[in-house]
Amino acid sequence: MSMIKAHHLAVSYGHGETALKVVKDVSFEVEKGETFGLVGESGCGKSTILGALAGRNKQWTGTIEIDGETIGQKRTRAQLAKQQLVFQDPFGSIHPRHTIGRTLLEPLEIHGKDRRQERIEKVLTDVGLPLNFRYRYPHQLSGGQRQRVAIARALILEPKILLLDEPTSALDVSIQAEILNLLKDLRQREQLTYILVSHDLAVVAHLCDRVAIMQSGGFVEVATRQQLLENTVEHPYTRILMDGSRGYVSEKRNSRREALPA
Ligand SMILES: Nc1ncnc2c1ncn2[C@@H]1O[C@H](COP(=O)(O)OP(=O)(O)OP(=O)(O)O)[C@@H](O)[C@H]1O
Repeated sequence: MSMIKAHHLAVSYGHGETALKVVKDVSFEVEKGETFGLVGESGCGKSTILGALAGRNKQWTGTIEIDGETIGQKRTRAQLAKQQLVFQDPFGSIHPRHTIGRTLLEPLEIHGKDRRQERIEKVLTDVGLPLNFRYRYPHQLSGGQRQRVAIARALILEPKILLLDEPTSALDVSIQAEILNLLKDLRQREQLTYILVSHDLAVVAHLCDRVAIMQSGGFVEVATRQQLLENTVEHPYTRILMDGSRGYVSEKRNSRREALPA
């Protein structure tokens, strides 16, 4: 079953003469439980696609279907809750002067949810944080803990989809692996569907089943994880990206790279 369907999706910013079409006619489907990656050079439109799916970027044309429901330009609260964004920089996305408990409470209040303390305790446990962290402030947490809070906040409304925008790139390498493993566990436990934006092909190969390679607002290729691991991607631009990704491609083209995480 497809959890996300986007057909002929185009997204722009601005109006009239200054309007800029950033995403130009992309179509893709993401199955329930699948992780679909978006990679490509800076400014090619990856975050813009996430924004359109999340309901933040409203200037889009084409069709979007989420969980079997066709999405219009205006969404209901329930439709907005179905997919949640997680950003690269948890410092920027979590209010610095709110306790973690307040940060987690806010979406529950906005969406009029009951059993608020119970839900807060569940998500803290789900992301591997002690319950007393609800009394702490972001500056009292490590980068990895803050990213766990950002994931907890995304999960608190029980979404079906997480839209992950470079979720580990601001973290130390050792912490990146922890967060990636947490995301993997959560996907399985909560039966989530992910779209992951990353410039790091090793991260993409770790988490994604398929990945769209973007250039100038369009897809040049959709490759499977297997193709990435075996270095049998087709498009020349994908090859350039793979060559540029840190230590990703082995010295010999088409030879399997053993070092990547399974
Ligand atoms: N709010 C906005 N108003 C106008 N232009 C925007 C806005 N947000 C993004 N853009 C432009 O749209 C283009 C695509 O931006 P987007 O953030 O989607 O790229 P990206 O592929 O996610 O890049 P990065 O990897 O650097 O995050 C860029 O040229 C950017 O300058």
